[in-house]
Amino acid sequence: MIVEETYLKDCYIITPKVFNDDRGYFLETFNKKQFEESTGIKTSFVQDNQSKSNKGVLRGLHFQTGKHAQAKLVRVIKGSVLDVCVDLRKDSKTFGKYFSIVLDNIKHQQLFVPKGFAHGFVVLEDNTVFAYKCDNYYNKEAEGGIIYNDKTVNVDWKFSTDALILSQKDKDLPTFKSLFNDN
Ligand SMILES: Cc1cn([C@H]2C[C@H](O)[C@@H](COP(=O)(O)OP(=O)(O)O[C@H]3O[C@@H](C)C(=O)[C@@H](O)[C@H]3O)O2)c(=O)[nH]c1=O
Repeated sequence: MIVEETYLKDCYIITPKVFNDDRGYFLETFNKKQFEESTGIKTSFVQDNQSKSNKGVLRGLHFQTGKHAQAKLVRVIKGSVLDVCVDLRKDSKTFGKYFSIVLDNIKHQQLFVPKGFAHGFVVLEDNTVFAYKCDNYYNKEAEGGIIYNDKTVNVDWKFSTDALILSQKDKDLPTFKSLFNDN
């Protein structure tokens, strides 16, 4: 597996070695030793999640607050998404900046989204199945988020269609400025 740090510190792209043969393919979706040796980050994932969505669904941008913050290792099992994460660490050089990558079931790349980031994705194909490991449990009271089309973060959802499908909760998310502007 190849592990590359993005321009956002602690945020990594993981490209697995895929073994193709007459039967299909095989790949390791997580290898704790290799992950920790390559990144220097100790992981202790405690929850695995999976969601299915059709083209045009946008989930995000989500995070959990305080002691419930989650690091996530995200991937696509079937279909494709544009995956986005935003650095919300106030002491970071890249505070407010985002990284995006297409994740699909061809390259099987994964993104490691560290604690202190918001995360979301827009779905590019019907019946896309998205899966991720989290290093902290879901906590409804600690849920937070930023509206996907926030003017300050200004994510280019480049492959998205006009007819985005969002949950009501995601349509009601606040702006970056309302969360972080002390003025
Ligand atoms: C995230 C989550 C949701 N749920 C429940 C709550 C709710 O009734 C239902 C659907 O939840 P949501 O609408 O929040 O699902 P979704 O919009 O898919 O939320 C996810 O979005 C992506 C972008 C992330 O990064 C994840 O961390 C998570 O926030 O599932 C759990 O039971 N456990 C969980 O870990």
